Amino acid sequence: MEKRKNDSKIWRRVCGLLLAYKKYFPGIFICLVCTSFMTFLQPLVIRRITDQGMVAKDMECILIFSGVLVGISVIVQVTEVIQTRLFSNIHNGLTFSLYREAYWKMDTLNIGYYDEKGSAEIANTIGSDISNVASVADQITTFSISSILQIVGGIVGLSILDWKLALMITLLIPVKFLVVLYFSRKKNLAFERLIENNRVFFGWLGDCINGIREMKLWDLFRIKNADFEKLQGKMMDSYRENMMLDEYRTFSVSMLDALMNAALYISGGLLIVRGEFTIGGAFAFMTYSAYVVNPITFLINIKYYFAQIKPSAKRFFEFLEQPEEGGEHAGSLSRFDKDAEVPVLELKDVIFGYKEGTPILSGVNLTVQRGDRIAVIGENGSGKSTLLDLILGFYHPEKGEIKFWGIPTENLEPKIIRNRIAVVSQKPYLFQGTIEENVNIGGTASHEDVVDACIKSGAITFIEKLDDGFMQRAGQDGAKLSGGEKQKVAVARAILKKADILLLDEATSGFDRESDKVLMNLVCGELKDKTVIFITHRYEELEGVEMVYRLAEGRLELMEGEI
Ligand SMILES: Nc1ncnc2c1ncn2[C@@H]1O[C@H](COP(=O)(O)OP(=O)(O)OP(=O)(O)O)[C@@H](O)[C@H]1O
Repeated sequence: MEKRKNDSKIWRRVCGLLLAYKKYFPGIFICLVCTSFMTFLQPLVIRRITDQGMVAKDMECILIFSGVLVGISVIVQVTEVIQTRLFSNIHNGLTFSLYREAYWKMDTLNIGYYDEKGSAEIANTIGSDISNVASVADQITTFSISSILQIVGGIVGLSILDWKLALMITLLIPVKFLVVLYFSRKKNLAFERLIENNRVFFGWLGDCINGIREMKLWDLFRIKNADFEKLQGKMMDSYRENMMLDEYRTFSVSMLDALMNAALYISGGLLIVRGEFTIGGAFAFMTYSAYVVNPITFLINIKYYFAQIKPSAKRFFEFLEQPEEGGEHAGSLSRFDKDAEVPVLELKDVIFGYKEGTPILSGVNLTVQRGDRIAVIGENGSGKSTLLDLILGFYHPEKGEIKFWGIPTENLEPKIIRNRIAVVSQKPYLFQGTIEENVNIGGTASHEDVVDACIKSGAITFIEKLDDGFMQRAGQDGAKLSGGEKQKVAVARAILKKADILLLDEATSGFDRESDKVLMNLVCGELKDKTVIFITHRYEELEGVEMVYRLAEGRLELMEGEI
C-alpha cells in the first residue's frame, strides 16, 4: 500500500515535470490527429484499389488511388517531422531543467554527502538518472496518445467491416495485459539492480582513477583485478537479466499476436470462401485489426517501459531531497555591520562530532578581534580542520554558538560568511584552465590585479618561467604544477578576494624558506588590518603571530610563553 502510494507520488512528480512544456501539447495533438486520420484512410484506399481497381480491371481507378496513397504518405511523414521537432523541444527542455536542478542542488548539498560518494559515482548516477527520466518525454508519450487515436480509428473501421470479428480481437487484450504486468514487475526490480550495480562500479572506477599514482606505484591494477571482475560480472549479469527479460516479454507477446493473427486469417478466409467478404475487405480488415492490436500491445507495454524509468526517477528525486547545507541552521540575514565594535569571530562552548556520542570538539571557546593574527596548533586528528569547517559553515555545532561580527551563524545566509573569508588549504584544488583563470577564480579581477596578487604570493617567480606564463594550463587539479606552486596560486587567489578573514590551513607546507618569509612579511605588512587564522604544525611560521592556541582533547587552550 505504502509502496503504491510512493509510486504514484513519483509518477505525479514526473508528470508535473512534463506539464512545464504544455505549450507544445496542442501542436503535438494536432499532428497526432492528422497522422491518425491519414492512417485510418489508408486501408479504405487500399480496399478501393484492390476491389474496384485490380479485381474490376479499372486502370484509371488504380492510378488515381495510388496517387492518393502517395499523398497520404507525404502528409504522414511531414507531420511526423514536425512532431519529432516538438518532442525534441520537450526532451531537451526537460533534460536541461533536470541538470540545472541537479547542478544547483550540488551547491546547496550538505558537504557530508561528498565525503561518502566519489565524483565519478555522483556524475554517473546523475547522468544516467536524468537520461532515463527524460526518456519519458520520448516517443513513448507520442505513441500512447497516437495509439489511443489509432485504436479508435481501428474500431470504427472494424465495425464498418464486421463487428463479430472485432469482438474476437478485444478478447486478446486482458490476456496480453496479464503477461505484460508479470514482466513489468520483474523489470522494475531488474532495472533497480542494474542502476545500483552501475553506481557501485563507477564509484569504484572513479576511486581507481583518483588514486592512479598509488594504483601504479603499488601495482594495484593487478591486485584489484579481482574486484574489477567481480563488479563487472555483476554489471554484466544485470545487463543480461534486463536484456533477457525484454526478449521473453517480446517473445510472449509476439506468440499471442501470432495466434491471434492465425485466428483472424482463418475466420477472414472462411468469410471470403462463403462470399460474405471481398478480398479488399479482408485486407482492410487485417490492417484495421493491426491498428487495434498493435497499439493496445504498446499501451500495455508502457507499464513495462515505465518500470525502467521509475527506479531512476526515485533515485533522482531522493538526490534532490538530500539534506541542504545549513538546513534548519540557515538564516536569511545577508549583511554584517563590519564597523560594529564587536569581535570579528566568536566561538562559545562549541561542541561537535561527526557521529553522535563521539565529540571531536567538546566545548571550544575563541574570540578573534579585527586585525588579530592567531594560530591554532594541535596533533594530527585533534580537530583543527574540523574547527575550520565549522567556522566556514560546512558543519554546524551540536551545541554552542558561532558568531560573526556579533551575529549568530543561524541568522546568516551560509554563503555570506564564506564571501568574507579567504581560505588557503594544504591541498588547494586547481580547476582545468589557465593559471590566470585559477588565480582570478571569481572572474572579476583585471590582469594587472592578478599579476599584483601573484607578485605578493611569490607565484610570479615560477609563472614567469612557464612557456605560456599566465596562459599556461594547470592540468587536472594543477597536475602540471608542484605542490608549493599550487599553494602559491591559491595564496594569490586568496589575496585577490580581499576578504576580511584569511584562513591558512597548512597553507605554506609546500613553501621553501624564502617563500615563507615573503608570505609572513605580507601578512604582517600589507595585510595587517586583516584577521588571519593559521592552522599549522610548523612552529617557525608563528613569528608574526600574536596568539597561539593549542587544540587538544577537544578544547582550545591559549599558549603562554614558549611553544
Ligand atoms: N568527514 C568526516 N567524517 C567523519 N570523521 C571525520 C571527518 N573528517 C575528520 N574526521 C575525524 O575527525 C577527527 C579530526 O579530524 P581533523 O581533520 O579535524 O583533524 P586535524 O587536527 O585537522 O588533523 P591533521 O593535523 O592531521 O590535519 C579525526 O579523528 C578524523 O578521523
